[in-house]
Amino acid sequence: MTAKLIDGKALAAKIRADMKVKVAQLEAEHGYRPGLAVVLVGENPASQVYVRNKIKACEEAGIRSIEKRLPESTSEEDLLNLVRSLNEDPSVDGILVQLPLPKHISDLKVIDTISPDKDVDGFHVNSAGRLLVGRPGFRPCTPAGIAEMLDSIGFDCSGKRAVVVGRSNIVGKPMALMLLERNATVTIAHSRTKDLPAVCREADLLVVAVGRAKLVTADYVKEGAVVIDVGMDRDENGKLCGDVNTESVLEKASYVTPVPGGVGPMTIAMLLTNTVSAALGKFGKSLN
Ligand SMILES: Nc1nc(=O)c2c([nH]1)NC[C@@H]1CN(c3ccc(C(=O)N[C@@H](CCC(=O)O)C(=O)O)cc3)C=[N+]21
Repeated sequence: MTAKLIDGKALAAKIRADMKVKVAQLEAEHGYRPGLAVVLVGENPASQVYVRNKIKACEEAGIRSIEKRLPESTSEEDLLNLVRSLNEDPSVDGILVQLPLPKHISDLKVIDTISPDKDVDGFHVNSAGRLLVGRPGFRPCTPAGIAEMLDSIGFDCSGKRAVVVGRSNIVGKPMALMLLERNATVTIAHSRTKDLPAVCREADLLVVAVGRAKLVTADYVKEGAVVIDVGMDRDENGKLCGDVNTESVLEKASYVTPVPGGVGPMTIAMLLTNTVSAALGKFGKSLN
């Protein structure tokens, strides 16, 4: 089989255009525009690029962005106080604190301080708990974007074998729960898994989020499987690549997501979706 690529960039553009319509409707009906606060501490160059892309995506959709840049030397208490003031600000619907934070600041404390109603990253323990018990709430953007990609190819999870490689709180674990919610039979594999290729070969759907460049080759893939690559790695030449050796997997899979242009743009699209959803919630409305 020769796999098709799932064009995350195109699907993300469509979702962003849909959000632009929702934002315009909200503004027409209530004279209100959603606002997203984006907080960046320090000068990490990768974070600066990501934050710029998020702000640009917001503005194109008509979402106001409230950008807060703080120096690397910012104290934890000052950052917590900024988050508290954004929690209180009625013009802020969503709060995103870009990770990683400087080492002297606890990610956990910062995330815990974000109001669960404004937790558009879906990282708060309240959002995680809601996902665990199947209640509505903000879903983390990367797994939510992957769910949209699966819908776009008409992949029905029900009864399928899904293997998620990686157990992070922001991708692997929530992805596994979202696939379970969609009635897949889910396995979470990780660095201690014995015979990882054999476990992966069981999968009708393989989601890889481990941060190891080109780890997954054709040997890990069942004929006709759907392979989702969440990696943002660098290959031996310093070029951006994923956790999947795309070229190798193409001959066996039915669908593969590319890097770049796959899951990454979808993550940003879902951030906008969560922000619009937070703003609609204020008016007792919801998406669709
Ligand atoms: N609070 C918080 N929320 C996040 O969602 C968050 C974060 N912190 N910290 C960093 C990670 C990383 N992340 C990416 C989003 C989009 C692309 C993306 O669009 N990538 C492009 C390529 C970009 C490039 O060329 O480097 C693509 O895959 O096509 C990548 C990475 C969100 N993160």
